[in-house]
Amino acid sequence: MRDLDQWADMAAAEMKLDAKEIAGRKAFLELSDKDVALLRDIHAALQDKMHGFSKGFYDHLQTEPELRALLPDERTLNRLRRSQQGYLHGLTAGQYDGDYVRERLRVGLVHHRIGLAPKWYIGAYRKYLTELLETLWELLGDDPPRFLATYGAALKVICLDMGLALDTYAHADQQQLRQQANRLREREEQYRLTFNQAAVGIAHVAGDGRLLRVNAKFAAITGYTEAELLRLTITQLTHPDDRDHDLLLIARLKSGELAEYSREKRYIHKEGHAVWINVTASSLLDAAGERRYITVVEDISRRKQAEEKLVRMANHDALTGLPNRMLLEDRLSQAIAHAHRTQTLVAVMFVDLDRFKNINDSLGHDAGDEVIVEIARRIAGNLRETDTAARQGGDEFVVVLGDLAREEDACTVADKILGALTQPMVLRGQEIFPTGSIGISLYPRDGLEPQALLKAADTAMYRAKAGSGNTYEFYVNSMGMDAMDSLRLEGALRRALERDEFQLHYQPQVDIATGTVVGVEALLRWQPQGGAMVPPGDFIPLAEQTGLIVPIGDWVLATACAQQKAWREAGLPPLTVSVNLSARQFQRQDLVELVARLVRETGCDPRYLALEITETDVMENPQAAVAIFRQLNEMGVQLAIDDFGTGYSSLSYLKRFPIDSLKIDRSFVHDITHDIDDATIVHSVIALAHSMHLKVVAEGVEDARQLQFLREHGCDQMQGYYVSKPVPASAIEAMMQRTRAAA
Ligand SMILES: Nc1nc2c(ncn2[C@@H]2O[C@@H]3COP(=O)(O)O[C@H]4[C@@H](O)[C@H](n5cnc6c(=O)[nH]c(N)nc65)O[C@@H]4COP(=O)(O)O[C@H]3[C@H]2O)c(=O)[nH]1
Repeated sequence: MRDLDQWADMAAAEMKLDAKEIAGRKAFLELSDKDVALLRDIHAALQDKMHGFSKGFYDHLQTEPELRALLPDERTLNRLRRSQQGYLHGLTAGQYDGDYVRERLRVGLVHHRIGLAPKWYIGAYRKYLTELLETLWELLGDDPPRFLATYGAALKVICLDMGLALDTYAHADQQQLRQQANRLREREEQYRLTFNQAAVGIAHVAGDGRLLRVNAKFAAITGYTEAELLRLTITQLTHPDDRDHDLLLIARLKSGELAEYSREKRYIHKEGHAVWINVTASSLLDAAGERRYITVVEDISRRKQAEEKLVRMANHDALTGLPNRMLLEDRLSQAIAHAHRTQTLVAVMFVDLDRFKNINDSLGHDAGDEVIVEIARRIAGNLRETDTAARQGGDEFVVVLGDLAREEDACTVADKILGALTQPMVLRGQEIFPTGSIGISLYPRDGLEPQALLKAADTAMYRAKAGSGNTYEFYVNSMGMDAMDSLRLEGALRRALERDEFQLHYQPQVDIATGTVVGVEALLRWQPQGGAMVPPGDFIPLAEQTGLIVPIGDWVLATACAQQKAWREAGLPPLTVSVNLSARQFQRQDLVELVARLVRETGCDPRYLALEITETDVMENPQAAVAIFRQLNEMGVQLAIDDFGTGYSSLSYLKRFPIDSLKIDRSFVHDITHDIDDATIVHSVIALAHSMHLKVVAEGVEDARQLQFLREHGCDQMQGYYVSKPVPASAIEAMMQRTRAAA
């Protein structure tokens, strides 16, 4: 109620229904004091009839189904009837001032609120006027002029009321419209702010692709200003490679097959570069029935860059940025497929730097890396766009030349690459002259598959290297596989150190009298990448021939020294670690310095380091051996003559060598229990050694009977499968811990 009163006051004020306005309306209706007096005169008489009026009014309203629904319950109806009675009471009370007006507005509002349309409201007045006419006739029929004047006066007041009721409706409608407009404005403002401040780009697009509205983020993503964008179409913004797919999706959107779509594509930035975006587009018809698209765009360039980087990393060599082996095989397959279609040739080149290890060793790995990067640049710089240069690893590169008409074209490129490689390079202030060896295979002549072509080029490269290097060789079928195997072996051996393919195994040496492990012999093992273990007998002779034994031997010595130190630090009882020295190592001028340096650098105890040199090697130059042995002996290092009995030792020299032990070759030990000659030799060697105060170590002991023989003949130490095969360092450690626990 309070609400209604307040509203009526407010409405009266808003509608400017002040005294002047009310007076104006009354004047227009010609409502005079005489009318007021006439109405007052019948006021009392009418009151008795009033109840029937308002009942009739609402009964009549309820005849209409639509209106019955608005007056659902008796309570509402009673409330309305009471309000109507009040209205009727006021109609003839003769007080048509501001209060009267507000009361009328209230009644109007009540009816507006329940949803009674003006047509029904006015229509119901007709019912009421008819009843009033009849009632007045009943009361004043005997005085027709008074009846007419009174009815006329009532009509004027009722018209005043109807005018006010209609005003109430209009005012309420206006207010509703105003509220709707406010809500709309508010929503539009919210949308405007959301649109402009959105973290994603938003564009409204016309059916023909023109941009109709864009937000700030959209402009930022594309680099254009808003005004510039409104002169463009989505197609103009889209990367040419993405347009066809776009058109397809838009057609499906238009046909209603899709409600919206989302996809990753590229826009062309104003500055010309591509920008990766994720776009979600939906379609709608605007108020005028025109097709519109709402496009929401998210900048995903960063994510795409990260993805591209990952793909790149998976396919490229990190140091040089060249394709790696995986991508190379892919490119080679493509080149082969193309050559097959076009009946052309493909050349595969294996490029390997000559003496790269020297650079690494003398100038360090960082300098080595610099050389690799520069070589990669030189190789790639001499190729066509469509050719591929890849890094295989280490100092090896593979080049694929596609679409060749003649074999000579490959020669031209190989010459260019060799020429480029030999350009001087300044590294750490030192000028170096790199050279390379190139092996070339041709599709289809030397193979139809990538693997076959790569292998053939690799083989040819070893042939090129086997010469003086700095040259190229084509693969030829006649390359005998035996020769090639050794060439391949040599090449592989050259790379084995860089690739960390060597390991040391250790075979325990046992004191025969006490049964305790007193030492180990370090034995080299080579496991090429992806290949089977190569026994030392198969590669050490080749390493000797090629001089590779020197760096390999250095590695063995350094590793064994470091291992000895590690065992000492692990708390194991002192173990003498024996290392085999090859003839080439033994001939090194700097052998003594090398051993001294390694002992110093690794922290190994020289008293527990033994160097084994075969009898044959020692006797090649016994004079030099004496000098070297002396110096090594002064250092505290133990010395042993290996494979004793297989060569011809000069006893006079043997006596002068400051050596510690003789090792009896396993070929004698093998048959000591059933070959009287071997038994005699072993027996004699033990006696001879002991006469010179040398220890005797028997190699290749495989059973208890051999051991029994050696024990009976006073042999000091033994090694052989009977105790253990050569095993990795960790197994020696475990073995020692077990022995210690048992003791
Ligand atoms: N049948 C039989 N064989 C046994 C038995 N016990 C040990 N052996 C094997 O006899 C060889 C002993 O080494 P070696 O005479 O110095 O003969 C070595 C040595 O001359 C050379 N070698 C191995 N490692 C190196 C190294 O680091 N440097 C040099 N220069 N030569 C090495 O390769 C040769 C062969 O080495 P491995 O194959 O390891 O063969 C080892 C060892 O595994 C046994 O009871 N029965």
